[in-house]
Amino acid sequence: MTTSLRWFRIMMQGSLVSISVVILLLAIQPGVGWLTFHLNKQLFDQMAGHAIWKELAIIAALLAGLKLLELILTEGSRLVQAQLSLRIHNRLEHHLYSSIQPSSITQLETPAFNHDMTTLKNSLNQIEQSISSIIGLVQQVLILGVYGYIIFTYSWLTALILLLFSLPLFWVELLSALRLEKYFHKVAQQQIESMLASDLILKPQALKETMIFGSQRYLLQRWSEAAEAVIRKTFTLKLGEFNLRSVAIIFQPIGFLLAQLIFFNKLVGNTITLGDYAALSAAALTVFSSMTQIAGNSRIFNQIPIATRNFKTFLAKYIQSPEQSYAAQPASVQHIRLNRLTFAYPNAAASALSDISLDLNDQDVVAIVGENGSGKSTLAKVVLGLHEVEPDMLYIHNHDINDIERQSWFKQVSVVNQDYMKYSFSVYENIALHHPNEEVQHKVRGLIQAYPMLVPAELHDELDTVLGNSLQGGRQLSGGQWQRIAIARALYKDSPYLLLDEATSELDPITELDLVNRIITDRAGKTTVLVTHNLSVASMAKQIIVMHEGRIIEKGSHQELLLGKGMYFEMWNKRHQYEGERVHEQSYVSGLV
Ligand SMILES: Nc1ncnc2c1ncn2[C@@H]1O[C@H](COP(=O)(O)OP(=O)(O)OP(=O)(O)O)[C@@H](O)[C@H]1O
Repeated sequence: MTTSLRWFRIMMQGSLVSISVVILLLAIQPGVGWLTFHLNKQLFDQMAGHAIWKELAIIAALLAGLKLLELILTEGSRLVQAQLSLRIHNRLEHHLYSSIQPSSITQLETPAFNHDMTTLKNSLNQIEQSISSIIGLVQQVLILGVYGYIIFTYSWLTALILLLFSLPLFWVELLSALRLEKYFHKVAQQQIESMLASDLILKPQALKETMIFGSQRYLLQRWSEAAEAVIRKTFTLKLGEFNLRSVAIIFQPIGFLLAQLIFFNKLVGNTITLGDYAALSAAALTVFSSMTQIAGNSRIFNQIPIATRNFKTFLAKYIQSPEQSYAAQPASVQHIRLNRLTFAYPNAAASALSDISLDLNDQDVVAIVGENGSGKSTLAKVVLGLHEVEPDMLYIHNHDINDIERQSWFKQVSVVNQDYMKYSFSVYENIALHHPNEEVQHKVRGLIQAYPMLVPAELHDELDTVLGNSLQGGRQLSGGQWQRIAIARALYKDSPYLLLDEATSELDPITELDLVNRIITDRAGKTTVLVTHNLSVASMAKQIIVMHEGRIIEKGSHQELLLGKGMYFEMWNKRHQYEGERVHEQSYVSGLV
């Protein structure tokens, strides 16, 4: 099955009743058209001959009834169309969301991802609108079929003229679909900018800063500039369409004039009656109107293939193909090895990691320290297979990471990122990321019993409280409290490998040391990687890695590194020197010294 056909099937799933109703409504319309033509003819013939008022009135009443029926059919199909469009929008979004199962974060952490996602969404919105185009197309083709056939039976030449003089419109519409696609690519950046700016103007967190820094005028200006750019580009697109259409539309009146001349010639030559003439003129107008609408709707023949192609390109770029087969699915990983690994973010000028060789055994507790931007988080994520790396650089249990099905490896990994998520869900759901059934609730309560400090005490008996202030009735937490929830989530997963990336940075110092100590003890036999600026936390690790400008410059236990008198020794001393001075000052002020 071609991809376009598959898309068509996805769009139509679950909408069979609505589609049948629309088809039924559409199927009646050609009959109505055929009757209208013949009643029109009779009406004019009656008027031209010896008009019998009673018969004229009956025909006129029938024509009015047919018009009414036509209107009801149009409105009825419009109603079903609206319902269908909503369904299809839903199905397309569902298909998009369920297809997104990335296998690494390398491509996702780029500005290009945002841009491509915006373009794709625009494209999918076009498909959603195409349902009314498809229905309109079928409807007009049926109407055209009836009127076109009637005209054809009178004069094949007129039918041909009407067809030929409408063709430029088709060309315009197909071209417009291609221009629209280019427009989406051009406008995506400004669309993102305007959305970001409107978020900054409306989001409560941003509004706090707006109040203090008086930045509203500037933010508004940023938003206006982006929104104006979108309007300008949209206008250019519409102007182009207008120009093209203006050229194409000229042909239709010429075609109509020629058709009129042919009909008039037949009337003068007595080949047709006045009734024929009047009904044929009306039919010619209907043919042109149908042709215009068919041409307008024909852009779907470009839109659907473009959108499906965009979707395929998007998935190929960001999502690992599910059909791909992998050599290995390591069940129990005892060893991770980095072999002279170098890693650069896409489009970055310099490598974030250079020439890193490292062995990580299960049960290890490793801390990664170093100054800002030295590559700590990148290294931790690379080690746990979250980034894409070249072959022969990262081995998970002796398998090259590129030969491993990452989703199965991720089952063994848990993480608290620096930008951990704050879900507007209940405490249960925030921790388990699962429907809070009996079993889940029991497990979450067990975790909280073991780590009571991870959830605010007043919520221990109200774990179904929704967190955050996005939803009505939600309970907002402090920064540190949210971070504790994120730690609870990582511990709940209880995986053999855990990465805590500055996961305790917002905790008060006593809780931080207690908690990390507790986690390390409880996770005996499992691997824990700590990325931290707190050297007291780092000192608890069996092995400490010191990063500088993307390279490992020191490695060893706390004692070994102190004895080595390198950068770690310097960092440790500096920190304790300042802390010592502060203790001294406090003691002095309080009169103890
Ligand atoms: N998604 C990204 N795209 C491009 N470059 C990135 C990305 N994330 C980090 N970098 C760059 O990679 C380098 C290492 O960043 P990383 O986040 O690993 O540093 P870090 O040591 O964890 O810093 P910090 O202590 O501030 O958290 C930096 O130069 C940073 O600018």
